[in-house]
Amino acid sequence: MIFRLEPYFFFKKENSKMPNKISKVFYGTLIHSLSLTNLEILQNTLLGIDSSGKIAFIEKNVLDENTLNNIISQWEFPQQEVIRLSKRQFLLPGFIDTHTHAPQYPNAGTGMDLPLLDWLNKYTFPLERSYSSLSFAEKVYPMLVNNLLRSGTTTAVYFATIHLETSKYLARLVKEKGQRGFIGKVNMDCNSPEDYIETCDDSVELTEEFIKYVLNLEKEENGSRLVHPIITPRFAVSCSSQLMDSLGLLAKQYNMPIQSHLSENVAEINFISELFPHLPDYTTVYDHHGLLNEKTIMAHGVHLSLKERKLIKERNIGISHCPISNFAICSGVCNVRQLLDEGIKVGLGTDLSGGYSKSILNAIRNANIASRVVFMSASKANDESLNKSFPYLTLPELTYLATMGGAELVNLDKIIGNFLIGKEFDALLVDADAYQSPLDVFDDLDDIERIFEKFIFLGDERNLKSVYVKGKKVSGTDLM
Ligand SMILES: O=c1[nH]c(=O)c2nc[nH]c2[nH]1
Ligand SMILES: [Zn+2]
Repeated sequence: MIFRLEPYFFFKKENSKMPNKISKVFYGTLIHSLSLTNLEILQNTLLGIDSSGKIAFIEKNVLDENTLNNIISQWEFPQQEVIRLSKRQFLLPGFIDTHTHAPQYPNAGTGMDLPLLDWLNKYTFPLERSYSSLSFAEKVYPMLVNNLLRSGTTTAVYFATIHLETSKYLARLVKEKGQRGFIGKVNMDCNSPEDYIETCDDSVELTEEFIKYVLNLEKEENGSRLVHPIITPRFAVSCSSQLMDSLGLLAKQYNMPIQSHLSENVAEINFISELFPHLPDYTTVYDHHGLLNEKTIMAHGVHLSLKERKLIKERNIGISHCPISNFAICSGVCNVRQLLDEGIKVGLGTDLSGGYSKSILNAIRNANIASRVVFMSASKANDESLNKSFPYLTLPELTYLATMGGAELVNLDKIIGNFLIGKEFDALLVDADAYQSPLDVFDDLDDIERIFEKFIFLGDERNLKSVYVKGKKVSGTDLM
């Protein structure tokens, strides 16, 4: 009897009971974070992905064709199908944007002349209001999701707006495009414009409907889904105590993640003290309403006191560091080194459109600058708390924040964030030699470490030949 294997699906010989179909194999360089300080660069490595999108094997130091062929034949994968990376190409885990506002995309690159509260009133709320119209959302959201994928964002944590239908549409779209995403219908029932506000009851009811809708979009496979709902009180300024209490209860009932904004801007913090005079600080306001747990992501955390940071650590919430936004609307500079030293989870966010760039590469660069600004101001002030041995964020740390750090914030660190066997393959195939590449490589000077560093500081989407989510190619320069 002759068996014909389905194209692209092959079985490992010795494990016939539990067929482990291999759908893709790469041979070349892998770069990923094992810890904040340990950036591993594996050259001459074979990485195989199974048909469920998980990493099935990693074979290091495959130095000759014979060894390569032996390994490949064990997995019954045709040698000619192996994707061989050039010396100027490598695989990197996909970027995780832990905080972005999908509806604000049309404003990206504009309106940087006002601080937060004025900026919200003048530019942001009027635009967000437009998403009561599905046809408006249909013009913006597909462009945004395509652009984020093209920039290498394989997972995004989105704020939508207060509108149920267009928030549902965003969730459907993220699923259709194959991105991993957390989508939040925004909650706002006070201190907001008359034509962009909801009642507390509506807000809670629509949020519950939204959660059920998103949970039903996709059946969970082995505990893993691509699209998740996330509870999204905009910030404590625009949510009543009653609303925050109810959202805290919903989060418990559905075991949901939560996202909001915390301690971004001094005027905002002062307003919070006026609104909640009986509570000692901004972080405690959220804690008091049951909104802080290990699945909570708070954007910014620029001006936190030691007491607040202790509470954050205790509740194990994550901080989404959004340096472009912090610079662009002059909110302040977050001391990420301090957060990391204190054991607080940190990821990166673009915070469109407070942040003008959709690219996590730009967030990495701005996080680097922000950490240098903190260092230079502290040195000037002779600040004792300065960590002298590692003053500003290093390349391994920045890479970690953009990948594994983000995975920790979204509680998917066992599933994505780096290349370990059994994890899902969310990855970027980076090509330093791409057409019109913004970086130049010099063979005599540039080893793979330098090429990687050049990509982080000079590269862009032109260098992203392929973008994969759960083993499936979803974007990249050679998709078209
Ligand atoms: O950067 C921000 N963008 C927003 O849309 C927002 N809303 C509350 N606080 C905010 N901060
Ligand atoms: Zn934000």
